[in-house]
Parts: sequence; C-alpha cells; structure tokens
Amino acid sequence: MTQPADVHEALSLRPLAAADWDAWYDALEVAFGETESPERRALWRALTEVDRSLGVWDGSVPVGSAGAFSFRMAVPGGALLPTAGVTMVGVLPTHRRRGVLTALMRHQLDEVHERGESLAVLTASQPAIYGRYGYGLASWQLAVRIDRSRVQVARTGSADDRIRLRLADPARASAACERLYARRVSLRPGMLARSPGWEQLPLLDAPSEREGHTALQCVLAEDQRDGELLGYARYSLRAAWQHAGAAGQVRVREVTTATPEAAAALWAYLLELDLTETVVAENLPVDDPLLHLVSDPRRLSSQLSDSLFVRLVEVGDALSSRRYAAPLDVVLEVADEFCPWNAGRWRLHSAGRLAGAQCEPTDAPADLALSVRELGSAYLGGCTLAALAAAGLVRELRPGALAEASAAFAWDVAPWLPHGF
Ligand SMILES: CC(=O)SCCNC(=O)CCNC(=O)[C@H](O)C(C)(C)COP(=O)(O)OP(=O)(O)OC[C@H]1O[C@@H](n2cnc3c(N)ncnc32)[C@H](O)[C@@H]1OP(=O)(O)O
Repeated sequence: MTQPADVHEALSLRPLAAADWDAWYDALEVAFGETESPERRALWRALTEVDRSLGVWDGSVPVGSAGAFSFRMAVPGGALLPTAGVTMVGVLPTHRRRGVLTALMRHQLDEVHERGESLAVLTASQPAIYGRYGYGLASWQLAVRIDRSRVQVARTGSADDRIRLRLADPARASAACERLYARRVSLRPGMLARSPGWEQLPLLDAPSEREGHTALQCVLAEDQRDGELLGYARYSLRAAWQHAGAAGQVRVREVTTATPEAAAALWAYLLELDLTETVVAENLPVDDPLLHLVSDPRRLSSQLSDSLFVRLVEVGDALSSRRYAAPLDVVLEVADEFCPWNAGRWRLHSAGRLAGAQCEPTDAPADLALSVRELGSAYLGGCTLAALAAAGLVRELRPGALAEASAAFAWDVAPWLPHGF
C-alpha cells in the first residue's frame, strides 16, 4: 500500500483488486452523478484492466479512482504506438480539492513511464482539469444535425453501379466490419486498434439508452462485382408523426468507409431514408467526406467539440516514433514540471515524411520553447505549432524555426478518436 505525501493522511492509494471492482465503480458513478445501464456497466467491467486500475480509500471506503487501458494508437505516418488510455477518473464530492486526483495522476504517469508507454491519452469531462498534468488538446470532433430536406448528397462517378447496399444484423456483421475498421486504423492519427472485447463497444445497444430509437441497425456497402465490404454504417431510427407528415430522426452511430464511392453511397442512404426529417451524428472527423458531399454544408449545423487530449510521457520516444510532413531539424526547449524527465533540450530531425525521425537530448541552443502540453496538442498533426505560437504558447528563438516545425508537425489527415473510453 502506498501513501503519497499529497494525499490526506487518512487516505491510502493502492491498485484495485478484482473483488473491489463493484464498490470502486459505484464510487465512480457517484462522482459522475449518473447510473449507467446494466449493459454498459457490464461491458466496462469486462474491459477494465484491473492491474492498471488505482483506487484511493478512506478506511475501507473507495473515494477516488483512475484506470488505464493498454491501447495501440495510430500516429502520423501509420505507426501504432503503445498508449495508456486514461479512464474512469473520479473523486467523491466529499473528498474533492484535497489532492486525490493529483496523487492518482502522479502514480499513474509514473507507472505508464515504467511500462515504457511513451503516450497517455484521455477525453476530459471538463477540459480545464488535465493541462496541469501535461495533457494537450490534440483532436476535435464534429456533431451534425442535418435538416435532410435541405441537402442533397453528390453522387460520384458510377458509384451506383458498383456499390450494393445490404442490411445486416449488426452482431453477425461485426467480424467483417471489424476487419474493415482494422484496415483504416493506421491511416488516421488518433484511431485505436481494437483489442479483443472492444468490438462490443460499437455494438452496445442498451434499450434504456435508445431514447425512443429502434434497435441498432447496420447497412453494408459492398462491391457488387465481388461482394467485398467497402464500408458500413451503424444507425438507428426514431419515428415521429406531425400534422404535416412524418418527422423521424436518423441517429448515426458510425460510418466507416474504405473508398469515396462507399462514403457517398452510405451518406446518401442515411440522408434519403423515408419518413425522416433529421439526421444526427455525434462524432465525425473534422475532415469527414460528408462536409464535401453535401450540397449545402451550412445545413449540417455542425458543432465542434474538444476530443482527445495527448500527453507525451517519454518525449524522445514519442517524437521519434511519428513521421513528419516535411524535413526538419530543430532544437526544442521543453518544459515539463509534472514529468521532469522530459524537461530540457531535444534535437528533433527528420528527412521528411518517407523517412524516420530521431529525437535526442542535446546541449545545442534552442530554436523553439514550449511546454509538453503544446507538444501533446501538436503531436497528432491536428493543431499547428503556428496556431499555438499565435496564442503565445510556443516561442520562436531562431527566426524561421516556427514555420519549419509547424509545417513538419502538421498532417494531411485530421486526427480523430472514433469512440470514447
Ligand atoms: C479521463 C476521465 O475520466 S475525465 C473524468 C473526470 N471526472 C469527473 O469529472 C467526475 C466529477 N469530478 C471529480 O470526480 C473530481 O472533481 C475531479 C476528479 C475532477 C477532481 O478531483 P480532486 O481530487 O478534487 O482534484 P485535486 O484536489 O487533486 O485537484 C487537482 C487540481 O485540479 C484542479 N481541479 C479539480 N477539479 C477541477 C475542475 N473541475 N475544473 C478545474 N480545475 C479543477 C484543482 O483546483 C487543483 O488545482 P491546483 O493543482 O492548481 O491546486
């Protein structure tokens, strides 16, 4: 049992034992002020990595929690890096603002470091919390609410000739959908390879969470010549009738595609379903093809939200493991109070996107100064160093270094996290 100095002395921080899970998770639900459906709770129970889960106890009562998943996350260039997915963070209202979260984050990041994972990621219930621990906002997501009577979807080329749409049972089609998903992961930074069990998350369909919609449905887009799966969409429908006619809603859970034709065919299908008026989707990439397929993008009523926060746990490894869009040779002066092993000057050089990169400690003069949080924001290529510099968060110490590094860190595919965890 460890007793971190910054946790109140009556409290103890220790790893979870499997038998503690229910009480530990009950405390988490109290912290969040919500009760999950039995189906969702059972799934999180099955996915919990008990040996990576921490609790803070006041006597025998769990009062704080933090977990981690052993993910492999895509980074620019396509490598899948071992990544800690920080999750299930909560402190009981009776025990807040006494340093419990900070003690959990300290313990967790030390463990992540010891395991050799060079990245930690999370989605934040409140984005103001995690910057102090070195997490930077690295990806955004779009929610759309489409008045479908006001938009048409462009039909590209001979798409209709080559794509066949077929309804399938979501569970029975899951293995084929997962194979397609797995082929897409390395192509978009921020996507997570799915370990066994995680294929259940996109299928989760608790009746109490349907909000009047049907059970989950799945439509497959196949090449009609050979039946190859080129895309799929998971969605549900909610019927509604008004005096003027049908006003149903399509709730899109996921659209995953391997070709432009499949994307056009699936979005046209979803936007042309009879008896519906509105199509909603909560989580699309900011560069989703839908933005360019519709006749009137303003009618998407899109809303941007923060999504994935990234923390470089081992700066040298993390920066060496991604690709860069352009050649660069810069010395970064990195500030990192919470993980001081990262602080100092690092020389990062790469011959460009087809070459690897090296990042080593150096005594050479710095070209750019920034904190590890900004490195996290820029890491997946979705936030430029130039934008961070414009906010005063990156300082250019050698003229020209900012433009060089900003172009190299950017990436042509926007980072995106397909689902929460
Ligand atoms: C990855 C995820 O799971 S995100 C989910 C996070 N959980 C929740 O939002 C559930 C509801 N909230 C809670 O459980 C708690 O309030 C927590 C976990 C957010 C904070 O726990 P606490 O033990 O109170 O935090 P702790 O006392 O260690 O505070 C650490 C620092 O964060 C700050 N902080 C804590 N909560 C917040 C907040 N909601 N907004 C802004 N700052 C915050 C504190 O002021 C403190 O700042 P300091 O370092 O400058 O002194």
